[in-house]
Amino acid sequence: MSRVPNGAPKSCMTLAARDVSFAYQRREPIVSQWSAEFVPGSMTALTGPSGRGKSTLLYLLGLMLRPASGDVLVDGEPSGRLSDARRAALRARAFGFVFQDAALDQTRTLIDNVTEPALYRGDDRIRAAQRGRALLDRFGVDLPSDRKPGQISGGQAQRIALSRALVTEPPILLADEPTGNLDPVTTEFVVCALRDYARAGGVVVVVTHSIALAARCDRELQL
Ligand SMILES: Nc1ncnc2c1ncn2[C@@H]1O[C@H](COP(=O)(O)OP(=O)(O)OP(=O)(O)O)[C@@H](O)[C@H]1O
Repeated sequence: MSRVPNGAPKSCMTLAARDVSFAYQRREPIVSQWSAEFVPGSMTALTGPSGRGKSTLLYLLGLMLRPASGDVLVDGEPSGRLSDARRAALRARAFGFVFQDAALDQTRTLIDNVTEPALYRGDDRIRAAQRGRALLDRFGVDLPSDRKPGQISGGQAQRIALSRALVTEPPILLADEPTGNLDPVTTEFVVCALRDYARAGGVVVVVTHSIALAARCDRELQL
């Protein structure tokens, strides 16, 4: 597995949280009046003890949850008043996600997992597959693309998850524990890929318990 460049965002966007608060159902607030700005070309680590709300915050930043108060601004535009459909469209256009433990769809082939965000966005199927294959190739995933996620290693799954997150060349890349449970070689590979993406103009936000990964980021925000 060699260190290789991994593309660049199609465009640059800023991301900001303004006084964001959130609670699940009627429980205690998990996030209270939290604000931060994320600029293109930067890689930020969100750190803190287990259960503090790091993943929740990532879902709020990625428009998968709606704040109870406050707002998330994507490229300066408040997202709070957008309809669900427009939020979904903005999410598909602006964000790539690497979920905790890769979270691949076990029922679909590897290439279908990778191309899914591009197809959801309405991209041409053949072009999406070409981009997906190029990413898998760049990330050294040398597997039959019709294989299913149940038949691969954790390190391969994480590189496939990264390919899926990058297939739309998103301006903003959000990653939840992208190096959890990986061997040192794959960890280094993933960290370099994330850093390269930030250097190429992406906003990269990473939730992590890894002190080593946080140290490789441009800044660390502790929750
Ligand atoms: N869907 C949910 N419904 C209700 N409570 C939830 C839900 N998801 C998470 N929580 C609770 O919200 C709190 C914050 O969870 P979250 O996963 O955001 O924390 P975290 O800092 O990412 O934790 P970890 O480092 O262990 O992954 C926890 O107490 C968790 O139990």
